[in-house]
Formats: sequence, C-alpha cells, structure tokens
Amino acid sequence: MADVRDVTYDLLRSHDLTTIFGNPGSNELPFLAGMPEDFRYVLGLHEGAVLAMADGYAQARGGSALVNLHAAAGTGNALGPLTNSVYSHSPLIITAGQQVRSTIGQEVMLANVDAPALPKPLVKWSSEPACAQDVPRSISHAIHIANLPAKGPVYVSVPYDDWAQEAPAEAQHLLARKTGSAGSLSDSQLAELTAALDGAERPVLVLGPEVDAERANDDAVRLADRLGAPVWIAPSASRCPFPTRHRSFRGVLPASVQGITDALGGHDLILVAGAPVFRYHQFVPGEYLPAGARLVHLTSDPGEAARAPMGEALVGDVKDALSRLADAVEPGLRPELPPLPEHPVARSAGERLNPAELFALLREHAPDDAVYVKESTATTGDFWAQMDLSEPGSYFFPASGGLGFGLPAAVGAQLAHDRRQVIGLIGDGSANYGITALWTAARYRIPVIVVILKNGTYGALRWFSKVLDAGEVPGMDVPGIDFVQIARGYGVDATSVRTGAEFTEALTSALGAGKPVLIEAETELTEP
Ligand SMILES: Cc1ncc(Cn2c(C)c(CCOP(=O)(O)OP(=O)(O)O)sc2=O)c(N)n1
Ligand SMILES: [Ca+2]
Repeated sequence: MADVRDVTYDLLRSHDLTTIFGNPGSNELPFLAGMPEDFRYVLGLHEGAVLAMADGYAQARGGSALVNLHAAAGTGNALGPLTNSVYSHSPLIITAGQQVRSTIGQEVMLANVDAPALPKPLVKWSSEPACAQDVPRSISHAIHIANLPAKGPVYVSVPYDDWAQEAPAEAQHLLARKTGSAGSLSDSQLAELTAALDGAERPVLVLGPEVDAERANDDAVRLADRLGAPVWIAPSASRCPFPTRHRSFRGVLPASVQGITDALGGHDLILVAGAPVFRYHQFVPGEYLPAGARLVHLTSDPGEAARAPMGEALVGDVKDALSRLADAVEPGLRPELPPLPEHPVARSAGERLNPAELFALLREHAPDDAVYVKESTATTGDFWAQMDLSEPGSYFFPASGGLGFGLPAAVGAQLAHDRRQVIGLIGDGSANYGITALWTAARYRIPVIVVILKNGTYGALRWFSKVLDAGEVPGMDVPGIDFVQIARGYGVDATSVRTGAEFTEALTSALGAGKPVLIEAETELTEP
C-alpha cells in the first residue's frame, strides 16, 4: 500500500523536481521525514531567501523549482520575492505545511487559515486539496499549470496528517502525465505580420524577458539582421534577450511613457516580443506611441495582451513566432546598420570605485559567459553601457523591483550552473533583504561571487526623490554596514576594495576559489 507521501515523491521525481528549497516547521516534518535519498534539501534561513533562491535556480535552469514553506508565517515571509516571480513567469511549485485537517477550523497554533487565499494574487493557481487522497493529483495539477503558458508560480497547502494516508491506486496515472502548449500564430496571422514588417520603412524590435526565458535570443538576432532593424530591450529589464554588442542593439528603453515614445520616434512599426506593453516605472505622462507608429505585441500571456493601453496583440509561442518571421521577412530591404561605438571610458574620480569602472573590469576579467544577477538600482545605466552579454541566461534582475531577489537568486542560479560563473551585483541596501542566503552558499559550498556595491545610501531613491521633486527625504542612508564581517559571520570569505586594482585582484582570486566569496566595493554614488 503506497501512502500519499510516497506517491508524491514519485510524482516530483517524474518531473525532475528533486531539489527542495525550504525552511521547515512542525507542519512540514511528516513530508520531509520521508525524503528519498535521490532528493536534496537546500535550507534557507528565511523564507524570502528560500523563495528567491528557488526563483534564481528555476530561471537559470530554464525549468521549475520546488519550494516547501512553513504554513502562513513561512508563506508570508516569501511574499516579497514572490512579487518578482509572478512577473518573471517563474514556474515555482510552492508547497506549505498545514495543521492537522480536523483542527484547521479551530485555528489552532500554526493553522494556515484560508491557505489558498494567502498568496493571491501573486500565484497563478493555489489550492488546499479537499481530502488526503487528492493531494497527489493537486500537486500534479500545480506542476502542469505552472509550466503551461503563461508560466507562473503556484501554491499547494497540505495538512500534515494527509501524508500517511493511503494513496488511491489511480494516482499512479499521474506519473506518466505530460502537458504542453501548441499555441502558434496561424499562417494568416504570420503572413499579415510578415507583410507589415516588409512594408515598414523603419521597423524596430522591442524584446522582453520571455525571449530570453524561451531561448529565442538567436531567433531575434536572425529577425533583426534580416530586417536591418534596431533592437531595444523592453523597460525595467529583468533579463537580457539580445546580445549587447550586436550592431542592432540600442540599449534598454526608459521606463516612462514619453521616454519610450521619444526613443522610438521615427519608427513606423514597433514589434514587441516577450514583454508586457510596457513596465513603466516613473510616471511621466505623454503620448503612448510616436506619431504614425503601429505597435504589434507578441506574448504568451493573455493578461499582458489584454491589459496593454495601446497597440495590437497576438497571444502565442514567442520563440515559434520570431523564428517563423525571421524565415519569412524579405532580407536586404534596408541598409545594414553601422557597428556600435566602443564602450564609454570609465574612470573613478576619487577615493571610491566608480561603478562604471567596476563593470568595465568585470567585462575584462570575468568569464565571457558569466551570469550576472543584479540588484543595485542606481547603477543600471552604467551596467548596460559597459557589459558585453551575448549568451542567453546571462542577466537577471527582480522582475517587479521587489528587493530581496538578487543575493539569494545569485546563490540559486549558481546551484543550477556547474559550468558558468554566477556573479551577484548587489547594492548595499538591497543586500540586507536577502543576506541570509550567504549562509546557504557557505553551507552547501556554492561557488557564487557576490559583489556588494557600497555607496552608503539608497541611491535609486535619492534619484527618484529628484524625479518627484520630493526634496530631502528621511531614511535614505545606510552608512556603516560591514559586509565583510557579516559575510564572515555566515561562513563566506570576504574582502573590501576601494580601487580598480584591488577589485581586479579580489575578483581574480574569487574566480579560482571554488567556494562562495563576497567582495565589498566602496563605490561612488551614481544615477540609474
Ligand atoms: C522589498 C523592497 N523594499 C523597498 C524597496 C524600495 N527601494 C529601495 C529601498 C531601493 C534602494 C536600493 O538601494 P541599493 O543600495 O540596493 O542600490 P542603489 O544604491 O544602487 O540604488 S530601490 C527601491 O525600489 C523595494 N523596491 N523593495
Ligand atoms: Ca546603495
């Protein structure tokens, strides 16, 4: 007689979900007690770090990740980073332990009251199975719905007395289940869009995170080459969908209505692929589109298609659409674009490292296929101006701007990467939201490099208070944090640097260390 727990582990194994990111409580012990030998548990000391590590792991591996949290208190701690996962379309399978089924209504200690409602609207689907016998099917349901478009996190709460119950024989069918999406543009939709692109004087591509997530980067390059079109990354970029030294690359669009319209001025056809239209940030009202421009939006997410304030949208497989368009458009209709100018020269003026110089040194000394997980909000402009990113999966940023993603996600991404070096570029403000992930990196000897950009302040907010004309605002400075001592306290070797030469030496040593290393860089304050 197989019990619910055994069948559930078999189901998780059939979906390659054998790594559990978690932080346990009494409600979780009956599930974890039976963890098979071929599973591994990655302990995070705070559920926010647990969720963000799982998100970094899932995005880096291009698949799902399994999370196990402690009832309401654990789920609540994870909601911050979960705001990012819903917008990065991360297919996270989040499970949470629940009190004994018959006591939930009494709201006994550690009861997760109204559990499925707790993570909404930050999950695509959530459930607490109506009986123990439905637990395996509910988790199967969760796995499939998380991975069907538009992908996203899901949540299943399981009372802890369910695990030992006998599983229904028919649960065995779940182990063989497969689901997939077949949402491609029709031939007539493709033909109409091909004709529009061929007929456009000055088409432009705007690419978003889904292009990188679905590994459609090369398809986008082929389309840009055949169109002779410039390429922008959609605003509030959380991934890098296009090689940044390709002659078509024009940078990341500003996150304001009028800023985008100004940047796209003169183009008559704007093709947006794999991004919402658009993830505005600073409220700068203006014209949604340049005069005479037509916008067509390709996305797998009906929600993105429906909520956009302008343009036309086609919901389908973005990689399939870009690949078929690249085959169909007429090449050579427009002159080849000129090569890109060299990177701007970056110099540090005084006693502290200019972030642009730090990024230039990374470009020079880090592996070409390094993976950057960034959560330093005032240095974004410098980063994109200095970096040469060419491989898919090279860049991750919190998709909804919720801090606490970066440092843990860098740890999770490194756990997914045996070959590529992951480098976290974390602000001295952001670092504190997920700092406990340093312990996990040390505990499991995950060789991530974490660079703390220490300018002593919430740099982006200082800039934003100027944008909002808010004047002097309290709570902007974070002086006096010693990340070297903190890192060492969590078991991670660390060093502090102030010059380019010191940074290069520390980076080179960290690259060969084979263990987690933190580099605290005293940096100048710059603007996004
Ligand atoms: C969970 C959370 N809390 C607060 C903020 C607000 N916030 C905060 C506090 C920022 C400052 C980040 O400072 P930093 O040191 O990490 O980076 P920079 O100095 O480069 O801006 S940027 C920003 O949007 C947020 N986005 N997410
Ligand atoms: Ca800072």
